Order: sequence, then C-alpha cells, then structure tokens
Amino acid sequence: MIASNKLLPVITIDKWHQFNMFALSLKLFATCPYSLQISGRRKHRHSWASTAAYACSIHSVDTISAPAFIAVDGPAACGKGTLAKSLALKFNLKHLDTGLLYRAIGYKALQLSIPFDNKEWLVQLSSRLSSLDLSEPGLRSDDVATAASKISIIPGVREALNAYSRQFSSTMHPNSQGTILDGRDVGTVLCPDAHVKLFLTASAEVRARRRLQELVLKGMLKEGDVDARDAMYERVLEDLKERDQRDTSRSTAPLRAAEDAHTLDTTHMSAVEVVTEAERIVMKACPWLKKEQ
Ligand SMILES: Nc1ncnc2c1ncn2[C@@H]1O[C@H](COP(=O)(O)OP(=O)(O)O)[C@@H](O)[C@H]1O
Ligand SMILES: Nc1ccn([C@H]2C[C@H](O)[C@@H](COP(=O)(O)OP(=O)(O)O)O2)c(=O)n1
Repeated sequence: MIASNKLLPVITIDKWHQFNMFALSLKLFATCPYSLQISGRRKHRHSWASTAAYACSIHSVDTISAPAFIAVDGPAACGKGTLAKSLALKFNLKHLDTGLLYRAIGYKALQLSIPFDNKEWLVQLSSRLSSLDLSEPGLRSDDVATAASKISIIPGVREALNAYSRQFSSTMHPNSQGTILDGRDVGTVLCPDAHVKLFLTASAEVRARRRLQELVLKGMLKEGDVDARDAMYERVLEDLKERDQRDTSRSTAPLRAAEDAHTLDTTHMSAVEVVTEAERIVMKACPWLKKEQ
C-alpha cells in the first residue's frame, strides 16, 4: 500500500513496447514512486542501445496527488460506517466496510450450519470470499454480527479477509482520491501507514440506543410499545457489550486505537458534528485533497 508521498510524478510514454526498456532505465534514475501511462498495446524486444531513444519518447512529466488512505475504527454502532460513507462522498474516496467481510463469512457459517470452531472450513470460506457475497441482504442482522465477531477470532480467517481488504486498498481506483476503510483493526493492522486514523467511541448505552432507533426505523419495533422497547434495549445492550468484550480481548488484532489515531468520543456528538470534526482532521493531514461537496 502506498501511503507516504503527497505527490507522484506521472510519466507518460508513447507505446507499450517501450515500457520494458523504459522501466529498466527508470531504475537508474527513479528515487520516488511513479505512475506510468502507456498508450498502444504492442510488445517488442529492444537493445540497450536504444534506451536513449526510449528516454526521448517521454511525453510529459507531471504530478498528481498520491491516493489518500483513511482508517476508521471503533466498537459496534459508534458511527464508523456513517462517518466513512460521508467522508467518502466529501472527498471522493473508495469505501470498504471491512465488517461486512466478517459478516459475510458469519452469514455463510449460519446458513451452512458450520460450527464457529471449525477453523478449516471457515478459513476456506474466507479465502473464497467474492464481492457478490457482500451484497447479501441478511448481513445486517444482530445474529450475523455475533457470528462475525465469533469467527473473527480465528487468525486464518483474518489473514484471508485482510488479503481481500489489501487488494481493495492497493487497487488504483480511477477518478477517486484514495480509499477509506472502516472496521476494528484498520489503523493498527491493515493500514498502519494510513494518512489519517480515526478511532470512534461512544458509551455502550448510547450505542445500544442508536441500534434500537435503527430497528424502529426499519419497522421492526413500534416506537410507542414501551415494554417491547425496554426489553429490546436490554437485549441489544447485552449483545453489544458481549461483542465489545470479545473484539477487544481476542489475541489476534484486537480492537484498540492505534497510538497515532485521533480518538473522537461521539457519545454527545451528532453525526454531523462528528463528520465536521473528522473533516477538519483529514484536511489538516491531507491538504492536497479536493472537496467534492
Ligand atoms: N453521532 C451520532 N449520533 C447519533 N446517531 C448516530 C451517530 N453516528 C451514527 N449514528 C447512527 O447510529 C447507528 C449506527 O451507526 P453506524 O454508522 O452504522 O455505526 P457502526 O458502523 O460503527 O456500526 C446508525 O443508525 C446511525 O445513523
Ligand atoms: N476489521 C474488522 C471488522 C469487523 N470485525 C468483526 C468484529 C465485529 O464484531 C464484527 C462485525 O463488524 P461490523 O463492523 O460489521 O459491526 P458493527 O457495524 O460495528 O456493529 O466483525 C473484525 O474483527 N475486524
């Protein structure tokens, strides 16, 4: 993953067949990351003698902004997804919700009745994860969240899903200014060199209330039914605390803030206030980013 230089030289050369020799000669001169734009498709062998000619075929040397990497971590329902989506829109970043990867495997395990301690099968499933698995509508349920948390303690599962996330981060996404990932270990394990690391927190009670409100909005709970609401609140709070405990105490990549993360306690902040503060931090760390809206 590239997450260091602010500016990358963009070198445009004429034809694909010039690329091989050009890349060799570039090794002699290049001291920084570069991006190559090649027109034409033909491949040819060329001698060293013509290296100078290739150098002459350089069209232009210009600079573009390097892709920005932003990491957002935190416990369940602290507002990671809301913030990451909003920053992705504002700065035109590609967003990956890494929790969805764990949910997709948890969902499959539930569907196929695979026990959560069957490491071999779960690792196999994880290594075959495809982007189609992430659009399954059942991924957002609480049962799937618990399953995701349980399978996430398996190091082999984490390795396979990290490979998926790294592939996403290292892919050049044309027309975007970078990537933003949210999850539990983005700033500590997945993108330790991220330009900006945000760690969100909020009290368990406030987070449970936010989840409860989601159920009301989805029509799964009637606002006026106080007894049902109270019972559901207690269940959601208990699930959430149990998940926090598992996610923070596992031996591989536990949930924690990276040392250089900016921690935002969102307990008494509205979603808009969180975005405004995060935007300020991002602009300070990545002044080259252009705002889209
Ligand atoms: N600062 C906030 N104040 C109030 N509600 C919020 C805030 N941030 C997010 N929410 C709401 O809380 C719920 C959980 O947020 P979400 O972004 O899904 O959390 P996470 O991705 O951390 O699980 C959503 O319904 C969202 O609209
Ligand atoms: N990077 C990640 C993301 C999620 N997980 C695990 C741990 C979490 O409890 C589950 C579900 O994560 P998800 O972010 O979807 O959950 P919330 O939206 O925060 O409730 O997956 C993880 O271990 N590492």
